Amino acid sequence: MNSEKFPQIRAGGSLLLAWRIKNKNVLIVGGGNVACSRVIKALEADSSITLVCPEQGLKEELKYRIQQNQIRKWINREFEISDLDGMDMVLSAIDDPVRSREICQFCREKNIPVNVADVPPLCDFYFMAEHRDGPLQIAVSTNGKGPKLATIIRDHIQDNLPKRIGDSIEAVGLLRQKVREVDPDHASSEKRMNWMSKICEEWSLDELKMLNEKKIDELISHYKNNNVPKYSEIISSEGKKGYTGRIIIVGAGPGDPELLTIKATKALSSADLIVSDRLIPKAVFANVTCEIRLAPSKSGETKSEDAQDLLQNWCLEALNEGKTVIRLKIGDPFLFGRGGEEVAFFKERGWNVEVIPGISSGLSAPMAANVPVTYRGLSDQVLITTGQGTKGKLPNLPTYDIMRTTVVLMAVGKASELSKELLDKGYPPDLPTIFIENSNRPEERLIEATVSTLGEVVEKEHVVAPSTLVIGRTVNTLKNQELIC
Ligand SMILES: C[C@@]1(CC(=O)O)c2cc3[nH]c(cc4nc(cc5[nH]c(cc(n2)[C@H]1CCC(=O)O)[C@@](C)(CC(=O)O)[C@@H]5CCC(=O)O)C(CC(=O)O)=C4CCC(=O)O)c(CCC(=O)O)c3CC(=O)O
Ligand SMILES: NC(=O)C1=CN([C@@H]2O[C@H](COP(=O)(O)OP(=O)(O)OC[C@H]3O[C@@H](n4cnc5c(N)ncnc54)[C@H](O)[C@@H]3O)[C@@H](O)[C@H]2O)C=CC1
Repeated sequence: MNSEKFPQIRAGGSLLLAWRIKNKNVLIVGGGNVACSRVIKALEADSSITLVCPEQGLKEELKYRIQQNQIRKWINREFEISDLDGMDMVLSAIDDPVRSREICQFCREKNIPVNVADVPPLCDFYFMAEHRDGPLQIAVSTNGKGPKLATIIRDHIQDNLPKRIGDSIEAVGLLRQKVREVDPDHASSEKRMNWMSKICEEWSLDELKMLNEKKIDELISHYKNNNVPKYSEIISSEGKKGYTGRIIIVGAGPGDPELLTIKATKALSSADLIVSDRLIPKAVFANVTCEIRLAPSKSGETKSEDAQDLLQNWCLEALNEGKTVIRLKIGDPFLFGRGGEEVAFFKERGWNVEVIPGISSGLSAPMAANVPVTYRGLSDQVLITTGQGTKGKLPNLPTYDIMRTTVVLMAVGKASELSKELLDKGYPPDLPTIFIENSNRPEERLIEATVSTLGEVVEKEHVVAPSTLVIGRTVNTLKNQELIC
């Protein structure tokens, strides 16, 4: 026989199983940290816990769980053999290897599976480092070689998983259940399995996450003909059935509610839900009556991708409920606002997207500081760029042109680096620059510097975001002229 035809056996492992212990009697011996962690795992598997440990050995956490009735029965003394009566599983977590060995021996005699935390060779099974997200459980075993390493590997896996994957699994669970309901026949098993497998392969996790009862019903209607539709087909047929969801990406301007366009103001008052982040000044919502949801700002409070994911999912959920959703963005959506990417995101999911422009601080902030970005004889072009280009790097700036005004958004954290880059590109060291902090808001502040002093001025004056930086000869043109912007 050809031995390569079949999988090779790698001996020495454990059998990894998902052990169902719902309502089973689990005895936990001990009251320290290990016992605490065993109690959590046994509770999360819906088992019924008996804890045996003298009161003086109990950690606070276990006292709390006893008081909350999470532990069915607590026996306030050391372990006795009679504690094993009626037990389906025993987890011993004591600091007495001799007693542990005895407990283990008693369990063997009674055929009860046992884990003894301090004597691994006697364990019938080991615990694993686990990641949990709803119905998803991922567990790592090193077979006793490196428990701490197991946790590090688990963390690594956890950090690399798609967000809210548990929701996708819940949705698939619902879909499987419905397929069985509409076609319960045992003879259909192969058809059901093939169809489910194809849906899982062809739909992204994000798309699966968005399955609700209505979409599942629509999807099931395709099962009958063994057809695997795309997510966008389900969405568009939902629309045909009278779903009126509408998504409008609106630029909020620089922060002064009076600088919202009339179109934006009208859209805000027609919305069912406004989705934005916490950087948006509250004044913008002065006349809004509908629900407003604000995600943590993308810088600082949470990872940028997480915030973006959350915002977009809020929008999709409301769209599927037929709501008019406004994705409100500071400034102009298409100028460093990721608006373009969001249009693509919603289009891919079958939605038509409307966009309303906003006044970008790239132009309104210089004006607030009395800086004309063009001026005959001084500047005949404007470059609007960012301090945070691809992967947070500075963009590749062109060499100095005496007739150009340069406006840099998101430059505060990059002032020193930017100063060097500008000098390298031939910008004169004493060329005037100005930071407009919180432009068009009551707390607006103007901070002047030159190309060579950008870094030190930001530090000395504690310049904060959001700030717009303007560089060029026109910075000083109207300096002593009173103007109200
Ligand atoms: C054999 C096993 C039997 C069992 O307990 O089932 C066992 C045995 C022992 N662990 C010891 C030490 C540590 N255990 C941890 C942590 C965990 N230990 C877990 C499982 C297992 N531990 C089983 C093998 C699993 C595998 O290999 O994959 C985890 C994964 C699951 C869980 O317990 O729920 C959980 C992480 C949970 C999480 O974070 O999610 C840490 C780290 C920490 O506490 O931060 C340390 C200190 C650092 C280190 O030693 O690595 C010692 C004392 C050694 C000594 O005295 O020197 C023994 C006894 C011995 O080895 O003799
Ligand atoms: N498997 C694992 O992940 C780990 C295992 N260990 C091992 O597990 C043992 C327990 O760890 P911890 O919880 O940190 O210990 P700990 O020393 O904090 O707790 C021991 C507990 O057992 C109780 N106890 C002792 N004899 C008892 C008996 N006969 N009946 C009932 N209760 C009894 C004590 O009152 C105390 O509450 C350690 O000795 C260590 O060898 C330690 C760390 C991790």
